[in-house]
Amino acid sequence: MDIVNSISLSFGPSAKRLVDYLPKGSYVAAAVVLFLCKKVYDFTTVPDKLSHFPSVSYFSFLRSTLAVESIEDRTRRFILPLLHKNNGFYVSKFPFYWTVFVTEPLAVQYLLMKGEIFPKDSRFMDALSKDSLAVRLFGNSNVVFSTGDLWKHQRKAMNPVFHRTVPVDLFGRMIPDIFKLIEKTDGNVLVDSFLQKITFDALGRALFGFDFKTMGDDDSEWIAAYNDAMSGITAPILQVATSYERILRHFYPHYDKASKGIDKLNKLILDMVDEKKKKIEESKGQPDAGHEKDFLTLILEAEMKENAISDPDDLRANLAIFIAAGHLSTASSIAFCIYHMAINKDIQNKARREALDILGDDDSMVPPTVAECKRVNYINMLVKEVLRLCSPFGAILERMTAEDVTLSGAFIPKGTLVSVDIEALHKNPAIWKNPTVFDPERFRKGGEYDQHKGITWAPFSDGNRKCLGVNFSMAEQQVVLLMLLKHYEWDLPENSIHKNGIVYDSIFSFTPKSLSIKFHKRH
Ligand code: HEM
Repeated sequence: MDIVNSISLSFGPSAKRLVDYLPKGSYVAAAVVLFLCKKVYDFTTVPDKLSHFPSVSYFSFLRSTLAVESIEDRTRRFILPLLHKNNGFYVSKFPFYWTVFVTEPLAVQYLLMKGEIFPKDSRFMDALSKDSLAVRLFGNSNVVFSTGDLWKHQRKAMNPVFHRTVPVDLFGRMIPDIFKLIEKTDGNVLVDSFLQKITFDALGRALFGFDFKTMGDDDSEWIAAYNDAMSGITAPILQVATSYERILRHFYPHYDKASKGIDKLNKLILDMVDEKKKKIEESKGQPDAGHEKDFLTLILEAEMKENAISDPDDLRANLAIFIAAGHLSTASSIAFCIYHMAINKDIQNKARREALDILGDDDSMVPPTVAECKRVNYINMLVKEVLRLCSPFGAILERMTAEDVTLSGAFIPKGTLVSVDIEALHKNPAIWKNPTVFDPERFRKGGEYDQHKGITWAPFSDGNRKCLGVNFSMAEQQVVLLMLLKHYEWDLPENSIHKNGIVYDSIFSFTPKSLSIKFHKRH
């Protein structure tokens, strides 16, 4: 068959007409161009089996990501207008695979609670090469990404640490250092970096029994290495074409900095593990100190006892993912609580009344006890409203349908990737009254949230893959907010870039960019 006929067969008669106009020598070039056009068309067109869902165009998503548009803005522009078309379902391809996003509350509940029908899918991480930035830091089989028996094994080892009493006293012991950080300034505190240090140190002390000492160190190597590493892993250019990272690294100016950050962070983590092992060896045979052991000690002790040393790189990758999952998300939530209280003084005053009622109104630095934290009500409502309005994660990682399913009337064939769009779920006006308004009262007992059916609030996801650190994070937020409210009042400075709405830091909308807050001591 000659090339003209084969073009006609592959691309249709109009392609043949186009080729007829071309000089003979251009057939090959035309074939290549048409082949590439077909590839782009196939890549960017919703597959037939999902064409009954409204979709977000691939190019819109691409443009939005490259323009570093926040998830909040993107959701408002493209996604919310689609939701009424198919009962809260839509499809989108980002970055590589067509995925059905679910925002209908009963369907969300079914999806999250039926882990066996919707197991997590690891193809995104599997698609990355071993030397990609993300895999070099997180591996591709840590507890967040792993599936099946490996995940069950990892989670079983971790559950006991997270299901015991949350370390409220440990968070409390950090308060003097937190206040010292504020006192070092003229009252204008760069809240995002201040909270990153607090949550980094809290995680280290509670989970690893290790003091990162970032609070007392303006040039912390841990923070510098982490931020350099993540600047590469979350770079928009690498998000849209992750599997071409090998090529793209030459065009991405900060690639080397990110790569060195990863090497440095990995080394710091391995040194921490070595130090811990030495301590465990030294303490052998000595009486137990009586306090609860941290996560890292438990894991290393189990390995040493069973003489079953697991791959050191697996442990390192899991510690790296804990650092990533466990500090900035909480830091971001506290930052948004501070921000919303700065611009809603009545809410700040109401939260303070609760803090003073629980802790008393004096200048003592005594932190709250577990019993006192249990009395917190309004501040919890406020945190929940912040996690609704400013959820650190826009969506859960993809799941794969293990069988044909019909969710709230929508048919989803076996083998389809599905996810919950947390941002759209939290902002859908069909679910929440005036969803863009900050109003903690939604979460009062018997209030708006209690009237909902299904799952309408899912910042920590739910079901078997629910966030492991939910209690840890909520307790940390309570302690920090109680103590800040007791000892300080605060405002958003007149010249703040957030005066007319939040300016986000990255496409992942983790933190408000350079959020500066003016603190005034109360005593
Ligand atoms: C405001 C703070 C936090 C938020 C909003 C949050 C949110 C989430 C979400 C949405 C998931 C589910 C991801 C998915 O399935 O796609 C998740 C999983 C996870 N989170 Fe968190 N998280 C927070 C804090 C923490 C903390 C403090 C830790 C650890 C100390 C932590 C550790 C984890 C782990 C290990 C998983 C994986 C659980 C599994 O798949 O079995 N998170 N988190």
